[in-house]
Amino acid sequence: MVLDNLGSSLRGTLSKLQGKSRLSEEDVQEVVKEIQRSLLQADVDVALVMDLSDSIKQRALDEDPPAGTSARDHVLRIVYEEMTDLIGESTKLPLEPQTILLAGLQGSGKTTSAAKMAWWFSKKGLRPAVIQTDTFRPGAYDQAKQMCERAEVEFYGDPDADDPVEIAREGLEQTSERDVHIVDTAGRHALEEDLISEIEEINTVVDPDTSLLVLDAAIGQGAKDQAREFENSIGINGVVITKLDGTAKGGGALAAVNETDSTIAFLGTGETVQDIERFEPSGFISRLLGMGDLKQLSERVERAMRETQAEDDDWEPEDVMKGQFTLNDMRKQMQAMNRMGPLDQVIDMIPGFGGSIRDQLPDDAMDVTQDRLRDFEVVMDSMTDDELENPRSVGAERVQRIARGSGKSEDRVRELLEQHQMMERMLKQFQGMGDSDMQRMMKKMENQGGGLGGMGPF
Ligand SMILES: Nc1nc2c(ncn2[C@@H]2O[C@H](COP(=O)(O)OP(=O)(O)OP(=O)(O)O)[C@@H](O)[C@H]2O)c(=O)[nH]1
Repeated sequence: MVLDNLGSSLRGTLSKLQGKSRLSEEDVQEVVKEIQRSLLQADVDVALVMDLSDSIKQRALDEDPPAGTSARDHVLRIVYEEMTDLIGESTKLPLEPQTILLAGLQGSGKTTSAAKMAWWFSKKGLRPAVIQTDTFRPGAYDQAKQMCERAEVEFYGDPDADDPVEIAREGLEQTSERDVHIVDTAGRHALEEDLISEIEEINTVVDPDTSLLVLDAAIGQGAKDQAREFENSIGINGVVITKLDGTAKGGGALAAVNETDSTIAFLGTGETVQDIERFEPSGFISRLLGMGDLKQLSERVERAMRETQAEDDDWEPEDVMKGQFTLNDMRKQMQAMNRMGPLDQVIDMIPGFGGSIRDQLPDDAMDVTQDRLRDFEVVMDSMTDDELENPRSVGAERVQRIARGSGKSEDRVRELLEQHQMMERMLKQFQGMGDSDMQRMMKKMENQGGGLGGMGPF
């Protein structure tokens, strides 16, 4: 919640600049202060934040906004440019035969990322193989094997061998007909001498085209030291940030990028093999600053809505904006959201909305987990058409009956009804905006990165 407030206070500060064509030193100071707060809260290294805010301040004061550009857009552009400069573009991994070595501390997500990346390359038409050299952690072999099976990619490992260097050598040989080789290495709880010398040996044998450092998004300030050690031993060309589906904003990883003079290659956003994204600077910066990322949002929304509509040709999401919001509508919304990802992430991606909407909701309102959604579906299957169309008519007795019929608890049934009412309230807010406000909002969203048609209350 604190982070969202930061995002919204930055948005608030920026919106105060709306309509201004020139910036005073005070304006700039205020914006820079908010940016500093956002970045520090996102775990970005203090020295980096100071460097960055100095250059933003300098440029915002020295450079005149180009004709026709508002002071607000001018500042945003400078912030964006300076941050892109720091983060860089995505690490360029060519779509061609190559060998990639993954390094990182224990539990950072190397094994998971290896399988995800292999899946990603396979979707691009390449034939990848994962080579698992982790002999340190019991279970690493099975985990990697299972994930690779799920990703439907080639896997090599040897649960009986104890020399990772030998496994790497053998693995490359056994999978030589594959074109992309991803070599996973063992992690330790901290960088120890033996880990360093082991990975150096593997590095010599594997001779990778690219070495990626895998970092947990929650790493914080420790990223810098780790990055330096790995950089000194094997040389790091890029970073993979994992677990961005959690609460961490991944700012710590920026220090690693800076320290190794590299860029970010991939982001991990979940535990399944498909939860991987090519790094895209604008979305990442938006996330660090707590600002919405429309480009990604509209792509996800459009894809999800297309899929939902393909299943049900009669359902017109636009109707939801006009009339009553029933449980049948909610079911469609939930199916669409399910495809978009966690609701809180979706809300966060809508500029200007995340903070204000969240502030009015109880803490757990966004906790629409997959399990809950599945339960809700089962509960709805046990409801009559009349109940689905008029959920407010469902009293205590009917709650009991629905719970019995669905095999779910009465609490679950009540939760569904509460969730429905919450969504209905949000919808009313949008409806209350009036057509012209709504059109303006939609237009703004479209201008910033594609349409949001059919989003319903989101
Ligand atoms: N939510 C989430 N969990 C992740 C992500 N990436 C990895 N994990 C989880 O993090 C845990 C550790 O991931 P691993 O891939 O086993 O990490 P590792 O670096 O190979 O670990 P070691 O082999 O012990 O060094 C597992 O439970 C993964 O499911 C992610 O992007 N999101």
